[in-house]
Amino acid sequence: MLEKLQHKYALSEKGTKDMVRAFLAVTIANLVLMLPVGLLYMLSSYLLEGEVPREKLSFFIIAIVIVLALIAITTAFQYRSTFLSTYVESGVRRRALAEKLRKIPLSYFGKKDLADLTNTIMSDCAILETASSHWIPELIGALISTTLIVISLFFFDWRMTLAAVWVMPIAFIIVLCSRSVMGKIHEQSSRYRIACLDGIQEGLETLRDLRSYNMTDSYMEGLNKKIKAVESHSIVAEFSNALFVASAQMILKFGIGTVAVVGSALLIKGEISLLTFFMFLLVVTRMYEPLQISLQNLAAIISADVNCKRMDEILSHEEQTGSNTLTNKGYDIKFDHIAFSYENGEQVLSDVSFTAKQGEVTALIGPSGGGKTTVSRLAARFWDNDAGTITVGGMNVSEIEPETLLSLYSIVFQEVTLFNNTVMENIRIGRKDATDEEVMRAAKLAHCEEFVERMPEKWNSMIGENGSELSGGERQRISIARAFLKDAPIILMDEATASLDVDNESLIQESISKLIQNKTVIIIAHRMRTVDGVDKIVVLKDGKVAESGTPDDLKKCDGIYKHMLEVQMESSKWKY
Ligand SMILES: Nc1ncnc2c1ncn2[C@@H]1O[C@H](COP(=O)(O)OP(=O)(O)OP(=O)(O)O)[C@@H](O)[C@H]1O
Repeated sequence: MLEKLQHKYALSEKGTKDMVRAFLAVTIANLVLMLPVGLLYMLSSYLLEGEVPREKLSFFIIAIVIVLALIAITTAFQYRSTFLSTYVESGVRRRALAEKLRKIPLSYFGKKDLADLTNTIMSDCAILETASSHWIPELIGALISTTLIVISLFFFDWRMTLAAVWVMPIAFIIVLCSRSVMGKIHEQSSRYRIACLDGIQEGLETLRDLRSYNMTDSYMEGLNKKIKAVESHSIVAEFSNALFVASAQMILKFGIGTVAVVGSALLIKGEISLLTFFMFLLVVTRMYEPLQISLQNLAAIISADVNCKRMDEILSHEEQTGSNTLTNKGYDIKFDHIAFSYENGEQVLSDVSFTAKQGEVTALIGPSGGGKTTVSRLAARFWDNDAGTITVGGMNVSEIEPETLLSLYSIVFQEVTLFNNTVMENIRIGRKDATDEEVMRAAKLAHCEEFVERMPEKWNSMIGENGSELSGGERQRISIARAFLKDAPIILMDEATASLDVDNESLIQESISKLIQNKTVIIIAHRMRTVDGVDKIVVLKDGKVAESGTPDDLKKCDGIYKHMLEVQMESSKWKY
């Protein structure tokens, strides 16, 4: 059972031990809370006989002090075992999740949106945190302590005990029966909530376009619908939950009634004493208290099933693994009969074969959607291909651990990801152990100096969230500086100079020429002007290699490259 709990609630070994300690703490705390009832029983028995003997007074005073001290100690123990260890465990769980996300193939992120993942990392983790720190320990603790109390009550009077316990299984069965209904309701609520978060995120990301196309009203209308759906579904979920829990709690209260009825009958017949009757009423009232909370906890645990499933979906997802040892001889990248499809199953590459040689620049060109980006990213194992092999220096990339493989690559994407940190640190991402001087040297090569000098704090200027305070060209220069700093043997460039102005473009192209010497370079190019001097061109169309060869070879044949060249020459004459 412990193993099941550990897996279901994504607990570490220490977390599981802490949970067992929490069961124990809650059980002891519940049992200790019964001690005042025992004292009251003894006191009442003396009072019924006339008065409390003088010599017993000191016993009662000491006993009350001890009981109060025990209550304080066990409450503190329970608090320590539940709250404090929870936060440590929660950190462990979130780190495990982040670690897992590092190893999951990128295809997973294509089918999951960011709002959904953020929700799992933050909200699902928080719910599991409460479940493992409170709901489960309180439920199990209450069940153990109640069982112990019930067993001891049987020794006093089995008929009165039965009158008290018959309601318990019924109350729990009612809540357990809600499982399938509540499961569906919570799953739907969760879907509505994520759709709403998604809508908010999308709105924030596309605010500029929404405003420029006058679409804010229709966007707000759509968002309002999503918010309303969350609102109404939350009410339905709360109401249904309350219906099951409240009915179960009401049934539990019947127990007090049956104890009173059965007790009165036995008292009239003279089969139990007034004191036993009185004690049973006291014990039963006290015993039901943790059970009332347990019924709520059980309902909450049932509703957390959805969150557990979402967490499990990530944690049990297959990882991209491989060797940490690089065995390549040289850096030629060979694509050998590659076939690939994204998650939707539609084949986007078929039978792609070509070699990007070390010391050469290979340009991927072709119509939009032809598969250029996909091919370049498969080389760095962003995804695993369905058929064929990709090798780097003879080493199969699908057998190498992704992060180890990426140490061989400098990648300059069209979309640059920047962090809310200083310019210096954003460039240092290229190589974490680079000195400030090395960072500045790389930045100079990428012509970052000119805009950094204009910034108020120079190299220590913050660049805002995702570089919001930088222009498109400045962002791309930072990305190129990272590549200079990393100085990896393979370079993948995705229209790296697309958002640079003419002056900067020619300056950077000059630096790039230095950077790529003796390296394996794959460039995704849209402008034919930039590919004229490359060593090899691979034309990709509809996921297949349509042509390949040197620019001169391809110019000679009447193919796609030649056509693209002519079209671009035509379009260069176009004026506003
Ligand atoms: N994450 C994805 N999930 C599903 N399909 C995708 C994904 N990314 C790309 N595709 C599809 O794969 C095909 C190839 O896309 P790819 O981006 O590789 O082409 P491309 O030649 O680089 O295009 P472009 O020149 O427009 O950037 C296209 O049909 C595209 O719709």
